[in-house]
Amino acid sequence: MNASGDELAPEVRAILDAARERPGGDTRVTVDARSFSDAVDAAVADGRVPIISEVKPTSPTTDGVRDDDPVELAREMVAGGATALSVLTEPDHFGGSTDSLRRIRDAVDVPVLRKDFIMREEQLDVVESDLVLLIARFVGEDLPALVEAARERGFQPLVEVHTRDELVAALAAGADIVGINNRDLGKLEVDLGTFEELAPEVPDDVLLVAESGVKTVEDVRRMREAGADALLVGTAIMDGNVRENTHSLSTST
Ligand SMILES: O=P(O)(O)OC[C@@H](O)[C@@H](O)c1c[nH]c2ccccc12
Repeated sequence: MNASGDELAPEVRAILDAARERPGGDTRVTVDARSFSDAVDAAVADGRVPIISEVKPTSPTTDGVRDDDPVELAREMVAGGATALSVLTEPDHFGGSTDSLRRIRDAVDVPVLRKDFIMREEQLDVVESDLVLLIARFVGEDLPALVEAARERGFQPLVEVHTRDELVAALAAGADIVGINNRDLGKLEVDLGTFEELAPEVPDDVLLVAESGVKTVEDVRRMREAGADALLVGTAIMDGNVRENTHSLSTST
């Protein structure tokens, strides 16, 4: 387990340094969450591939910034058939904001994932969302306590892993929604083989999300064949017409 941040790409190290300093909230939030698992079931019943479309204005691996209204982007993604949304709230490196998340969640009726680098319990208390991301590599041995803290508030934790050891830690912490990140945060390289390698180790009753590097209809099929219950797609949807991009990936059976 690597919670100290060594062997990370310099961009990622800077993100973590900023994340550690970011304040939490003073009062505990209580969320009445929209069920992710119900949303996935409804999409499948409707013949759609469950896509989590990500509102990501920029990132260390993207050129330029997309400065359209995030609420409008979110609405378009839902109109294109998104099962859920992921909203970056990290302000310094991804152009995100908790205010965008709040406004987006008010404007749509699908579950919304808060995409951030949460390191401490109080950082859960800054905004409501349906799901929260917890990154196994970064929270290390605090993972079980953070999973529990998230659930106590009503959040559905999505635990992100990239290696077998992190997957074991996520399952031991009781995660029932697991994201396998195809992007190596050490080198920032993407390899869809990561998902294919780890997915067979995940029990069937865990909702399994393939994260990062999914660009084409072929990639969607590949991840589905390897066992993805849902796919989290950012760059390939943010690049161009977000409604058409979401539609094309979610109808690619
Ligand atoms: O843009 P992509 O390659 O489709 O990836 C989306 C998402 O998986 C990626 O943004 C991501 C995965 N884990 C993260 C943790 C923090 C910030 C961002 C991420």
